[in-house]
Amino acid sequence: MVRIHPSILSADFVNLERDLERIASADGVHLDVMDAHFVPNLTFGLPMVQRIAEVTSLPIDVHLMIDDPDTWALQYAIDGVDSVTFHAEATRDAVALARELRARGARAAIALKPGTAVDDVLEHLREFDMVLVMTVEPGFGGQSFMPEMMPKLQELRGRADELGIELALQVDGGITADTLPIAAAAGADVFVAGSAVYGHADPAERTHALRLAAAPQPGSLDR
Ligand SMILES: O=C(CO)[C@@H](O)[C@H](O)COP(=O)(O)O
Ligand SMILES: [Co+2]
Repeated sequence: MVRIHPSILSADFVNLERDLERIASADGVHLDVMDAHFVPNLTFGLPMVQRIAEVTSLPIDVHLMIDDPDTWALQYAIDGVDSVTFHAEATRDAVALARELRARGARAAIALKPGTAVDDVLEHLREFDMVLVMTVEPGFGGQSFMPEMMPKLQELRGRADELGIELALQVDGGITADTLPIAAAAGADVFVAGSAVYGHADPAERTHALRLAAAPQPGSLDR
């Protein structure tokens, strides 16, 4: 099943409740937590995630771009948070952290920066509910999609199919109605979009346009 998760990174933080209402037809909302250490940008932390969880009924997908998620990630497994994603590059023991997140009722997800290979994740694929393949360098919205990340998606989807496990594959960075079908054809099924949704006058219409872009075209060989 295709899922569209707008990222509020490009929303109007002063009118956030309004901007959340504008994406009511989405499948989830993606919250980018950045600490100005793991990535060179600073956004918000737990108090903001807690408040958003109070005002939206959309499942929340937290993307932690922070140092030491082994220490901090569990705090984000609160009511309303569907999945917590931590970066492989920042985590000491990804399997232990994923198990703890699951024990707290959150779906556990691991993210890979563009320069990070899939090998370690492939070895422990059953431990994760979702893998996030970054299609830009994490830190900022509005960057260009990296099609060279597609083999990672193909490899992950292939291994999940071999193992017979349900694995969500998320892509984040430069997703538009043009790039989404490329990622979908490579095996992605959860699509994060910031500027493609909130960089336009009508985020509801853009969310709908992304969903249409994800629908298999007649005659295509899409999954
Ligand atoms: O994690 C990140 C950026 O590091 C994202 O979730 C951005 O919000 C994506 O923005 P666009 O590339 O869609 O504008
Ligand atoms: Co993100």
